[in-house]
Amino acid sequence: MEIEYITHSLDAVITMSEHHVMALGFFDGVHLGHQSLLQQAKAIAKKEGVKFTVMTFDPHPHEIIKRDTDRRYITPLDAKLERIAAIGADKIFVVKFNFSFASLPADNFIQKYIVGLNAKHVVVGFDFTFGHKAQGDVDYLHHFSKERSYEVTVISKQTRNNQRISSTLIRKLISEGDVHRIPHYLGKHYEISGCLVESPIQAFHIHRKYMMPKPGLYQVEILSGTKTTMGYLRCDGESCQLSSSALVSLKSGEITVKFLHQSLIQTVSV
Ligand SMILES: Cc1cc2nc3c(=O)[nH]c(=O)nc-3n(C[C@H](O)[C@H](O)[C@H](O)COP(=O)(O)O)c2cc1C
Ligand SMILES: Nc1ncnc2c1ncn2[C@@H]1O[C@H](COP(=O)(O)OP(=O)(O)OP(=O)(O)O)[C@@H](O)[C@H]1O
Repeated sequence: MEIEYITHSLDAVITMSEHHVMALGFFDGVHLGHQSLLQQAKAIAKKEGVKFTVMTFDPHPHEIIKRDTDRRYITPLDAKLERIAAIGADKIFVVKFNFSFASLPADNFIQKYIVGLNAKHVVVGFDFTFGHKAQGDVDYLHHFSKERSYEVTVISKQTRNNQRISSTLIRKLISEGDVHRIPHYLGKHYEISGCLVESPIQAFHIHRKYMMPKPGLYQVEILSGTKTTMGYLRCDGESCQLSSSALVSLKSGEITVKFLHQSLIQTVSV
């Protein structure tokens, strides 16, 4: 699996020598709707005997356009790339989302980033938008497909419990502390990664780009290397503390914490 980081400039030539099938989107969380889209793109690539690629963006367009510079993610970039790679992408293009890229008209995006990159088939969701002021949509992609020799597959709206699966819905569940409902839409529990450090006191430092759930006490599963430990995590806005019973059995280093549900008991030693 290859990752190519692209910083947009008008004169830079970007290309890929072989034809490929490319899925497009931001994909925060790589939720079940995204997974369905990515699996379908992978199946088309297999059928056509070409590589399966994904184009995503970083940071989120709102960090630039709405100046939401402290935006938190369900999956910060590394975690997102890991999940896309696990689905089987051969290559991921990560385009830096900056003002210069945001100003690129939809037509020029098609020319430079689809035709120029040799993507012969693009796979997008029903509500995908692109180009300056988000003026390009699936109809626009279809409109140019014949003359510019690419195919378009549009994935229909994926729903669960009569609700459209979306990053926005999952973000809402995280911020309201409804973490037990997340697997219905994300396909797994919400998890955050960080580092357990020993000094000056044992503490869990979380990767700062993760969204933190509503303040409260959560029952969690902690993955440290190959070891899994059950415990409690008290979240307090920016900081989190693991229960002392969990800490005694963990060594310092990288850990991943899976949020199972909010705890009914409130008195746990942390
Ligand atoms: C070349 C390009 C320019 C864009 N310019 C804007 C913009 O001016 N305003 C905006 O709100 N979003 C802009 N976007 C973001 C898209 O509307 C959209 O959020 C992004 O392509 C990811 O699609 P998705 O949200 O469907 O995953 C742009 C996207 C691309 C690819
Ligand atoms: N439920 C869904 N069904 C089908 N396609 C989807 C679904 N959710 C997202 N997609 C598609 O996946 C790609 C990435 O979408 P995006 O990152 O905007 O996800 P999202 O869940 O819609 O995010 P947000 O809630 O922040 O708008 C786009 O092509 C989009 O159309």
